[in-house]
Amino acid sequence: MASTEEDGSVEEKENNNKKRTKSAIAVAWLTFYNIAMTAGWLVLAIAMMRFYIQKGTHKGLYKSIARTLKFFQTIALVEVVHCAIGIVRTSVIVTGVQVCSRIFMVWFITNSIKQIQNEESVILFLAVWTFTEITRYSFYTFNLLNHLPYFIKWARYNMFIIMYPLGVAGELLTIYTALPYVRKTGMLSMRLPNKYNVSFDYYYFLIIVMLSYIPLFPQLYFHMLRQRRKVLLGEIIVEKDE
Ligand SMILES: CCCCCCCCCCCCC/C=C/C(=O)SCCNC(=O)CCNC(=O)[C@H](O)C(C)(C)COP(=O)(O)OP(=O)(O)OC[C@H]1O[C@@H](n2cnc3c(N)ncnc32)[C@H](O)[C@@H]1OP(=O)(O)O
Repeated sequence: MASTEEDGSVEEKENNNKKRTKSAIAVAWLTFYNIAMTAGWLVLAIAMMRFYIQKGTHKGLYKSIARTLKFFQTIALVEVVHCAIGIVRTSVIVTGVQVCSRIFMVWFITNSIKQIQNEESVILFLAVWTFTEITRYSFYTFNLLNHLPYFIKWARYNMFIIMYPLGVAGELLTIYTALPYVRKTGMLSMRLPNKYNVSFDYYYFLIIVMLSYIPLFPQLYFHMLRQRRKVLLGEIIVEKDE
């Protein structure tokens, strides 16, 4: 009996130790990840400013930062994994939509359609993303280190009110500008007849993507407004299962 009780408490202790070790590993990983991502987006910000100061134009800016942007934006896919394995308390769906829409913008729009890379709308969403990500990742970093300056917290939960619509406007304008090129070239499309007997029209797909912002964007925006009320105003919010 005594030994069973002892076993039980040893097992309990081991489990607690495991939980502690797991969360310590998770915290260490997240700290490293957030520092690396803050640094990555800072590098992008500096590269963009340097380009503009040196050349006096935004033409060629995207090309000059494309590799770094693709790298850091694609890495953000691990954030979906963070949610899926439960090391951050965020919905997989909300994070998935956010990250996938960004990756889609980078790889399947801006990177694939060279003719639109010098559009002002590209610079608009790039500038907005860069500002947002520097704020967001430095917020997570300082939060994990328990030394969060108020102005970073304030910026994280206020700036999105303007930045989100601006970023979305830049993205939608860029896709809209891409439409004529996509139609003319038939890129990424499959016409019948072909050996797979499948037809896909990228032009119409892009129109569907643009329309999907109508139901999806408000959900992300309202999610952030709820987070804002929770963090800045201390409101207790009962989240539905997302
Ligand atoms: C096939 C193609 C499909 C295309 C589909 C198209 C449709 C797309 C429609 C919508 C398009 C949107 C496009 C986006 C544009 C822009 O980004 S514009 C720029 C402005 N953007 C923003 O302001 C981004 C805001 N979004 C976010 O911050 C996130 O991405 C989010 C997932 C939407 C919300 O973040 P969330 O994590 O839920 O909120 P937080 O308050 O920040 O955190 C909650 C808790 O989780 C912890 N946490 C999260 N991540 C980390 C981390 N990396 N490290 C450590 N901790 C983390 C956080 O600390 C919180 O924890 P608690 O304090 O314990 O609650």
